[in-house]
Amino acid sequence: MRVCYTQAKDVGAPPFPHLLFPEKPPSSAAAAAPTMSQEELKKKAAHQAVELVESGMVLGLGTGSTAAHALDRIGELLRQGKLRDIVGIPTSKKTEAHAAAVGIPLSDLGAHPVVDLSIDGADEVDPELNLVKGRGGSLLREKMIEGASRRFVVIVDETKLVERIGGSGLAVPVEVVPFGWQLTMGRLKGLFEGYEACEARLRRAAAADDRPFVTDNGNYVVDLYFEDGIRRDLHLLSDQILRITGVAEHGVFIGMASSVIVAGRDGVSVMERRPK
Ligand SMILES: O=C[C@H](O)[C@H](O)[C@H](O)COP(=O)(O)O
Repeated sequence: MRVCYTQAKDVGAPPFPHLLFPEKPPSSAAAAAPTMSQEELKKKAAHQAVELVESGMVLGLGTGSTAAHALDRIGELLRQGKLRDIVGIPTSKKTEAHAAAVGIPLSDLGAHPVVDLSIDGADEVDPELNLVKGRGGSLLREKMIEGASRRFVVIVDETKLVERIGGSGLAVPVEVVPFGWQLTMGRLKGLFEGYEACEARLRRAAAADDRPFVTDNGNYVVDLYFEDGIRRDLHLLSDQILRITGVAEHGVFIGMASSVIVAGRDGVSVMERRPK
């Protein structure tokens, strides 16, 4: 799979010029612009993605702080009458509540097994557009809805770009059934022995709360932490993880994103999946 990088229409130079546009230096206009906060960058990426939404679409509604900006924008356009007849399929209970609050009509995969467009954030994006998702715990529903989508647009700020999946040093989540979770976690750890340096931890409800974090599906999450990212073939690893009885799903999204909108301090750029 090859990826091409195209610059979005509205702003100056892209983030990570060494990664996306090696030949192009940041523009002086962008350099002189006031620094945007990470939250503003997330909002910028989200608003750009919402430009792709058309009346009558079935939308996959993502979860997380970046996707929340997309929900607000869709709600605003509905209220202004600029969008009509939208149906949203939420990827979490939190998103369901947020979408209802901003006036997005909701449905589910049973009524709409084909989704026109999903818009969601990500925790990591590699140069092949593979993703890590689920640090908010919504990976299973996200993978189902985004996997049923004709088009899946990912929205991130530039801090989410990594050279290699697992390379940020932050969690790669795996959703597991509560029954026998210790056994499942041990088997997950065993997959990496002699390969990548990996630590596995059961996610807790909160820093000061020792109870396990529970997903919308009533499951637990085992977080995998890699010293230097995942080096083996991701498809092979995905199969190995999913073959462990007790695993419900993992948060590595391989080859699912159609494009990634990246908002950086020097502008917005779009990483596109090239048609085969
Ligand atoms: O479970 C959470 C989702 O996968 C989020 O899309 C992901 O964690 C990114 O969230 P945020 O936009 O808050 O960084």
